[in-house]
Amino acid sequence: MILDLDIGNTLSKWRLKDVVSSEIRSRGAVWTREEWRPGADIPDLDVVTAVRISSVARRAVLDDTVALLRRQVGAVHVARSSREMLGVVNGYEEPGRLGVDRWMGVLAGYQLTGGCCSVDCGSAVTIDFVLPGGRHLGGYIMPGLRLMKESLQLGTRNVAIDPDSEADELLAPGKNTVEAVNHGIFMATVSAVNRLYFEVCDREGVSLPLLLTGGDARVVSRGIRVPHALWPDMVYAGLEACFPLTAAERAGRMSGSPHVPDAVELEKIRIGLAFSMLL
Ligand SMILES: Nc1ncnc2c1ncn2[C@@H]1O[C@H](COP(=O)(O)OP(=O)(O)O)[C@@H](O)[C@H]1O
Ligand SMILES: CC(C)(COP(=O)(O)O)[C@@H](O)C(=O)NCCC(=O)O
Ligand SMILES: [K+]
Repeated sequence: MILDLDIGNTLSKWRLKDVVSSEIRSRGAVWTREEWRPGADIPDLDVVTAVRISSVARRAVLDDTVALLRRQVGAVHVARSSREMLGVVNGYEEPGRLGVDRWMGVLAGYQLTGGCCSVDCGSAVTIDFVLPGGRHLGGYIMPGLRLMKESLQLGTRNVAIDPDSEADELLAPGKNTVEAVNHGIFMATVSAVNRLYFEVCDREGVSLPLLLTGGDARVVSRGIRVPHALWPDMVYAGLEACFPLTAAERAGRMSGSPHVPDAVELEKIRIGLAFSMLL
């Protein structure tokens, strides 16, 4: 069994993947701040033959995790951001400083679409662009929905936005603090994503498919104005592409990859941008 680990600032997500069938056998998540202890929602390491890790947590968290796993598992692969990988050239001046979860998302997105906008809605919301041909432009980092809410300190942190609410409801003026905050942070996030998508596509003269991942992807998806796809396993897919271990992975298949949405005509993007600039 392969253990894939995606250690974010809030949650450490894991999944077990069958080496032979390439099927996902189980999944879970633990708070990144807490130590891994028996009884918590962690995988059984006895069945694990290889581990792949993407981590943006503090260095000590990664070091402790790797030390623990190396004692029990032969092969431990740790992903790093690099200058060039799988046909993509990293847009950062110092490529190693790009968050490795962003790099994994960009690599997976590029493998699937040949050029895209990848958005990761976790503790932070990150928006990255990679053009056809493989040039990564760099991207944007904003506080995620939960961080924005917590920073207001209005006691609304435990009331999450229902991911099934319609965008129209979420755009309405809030009638109480919880609603006002939830609708405000929703608007802040989706307006920024829509606007940056329009801006960059216009500037580069290309219409790109948009891919969304992360704990808040479903909510954010409600307010995205262009065709897009949700890909919960996008970071894991980057690990699969960087360290292919199963037959399917070696053949270039990434698990859970969504149907790629048809990109909108560039002309429509430009009209959308002109319209948003009038407001
Ligand atoms: N059941 C949940 N538990 C925790 N966070 C959740 C849950 N559902 C949605 N979220 C949101 O997802 C975010 C965590 O998403 P995730 O992509 O795992 O972040 P990170 O990679 O930064 O750890 C939280 O900040 C919160 O806004
Ligand atoms: C921007 C991030 C904090 C996002 O992390 P996440 O929300 O997924 O926990 C992470 O990708 C990171 O630490 N990046 C390093 C800085 C950079 O990408 O420029
Ligand atoms: K993120």
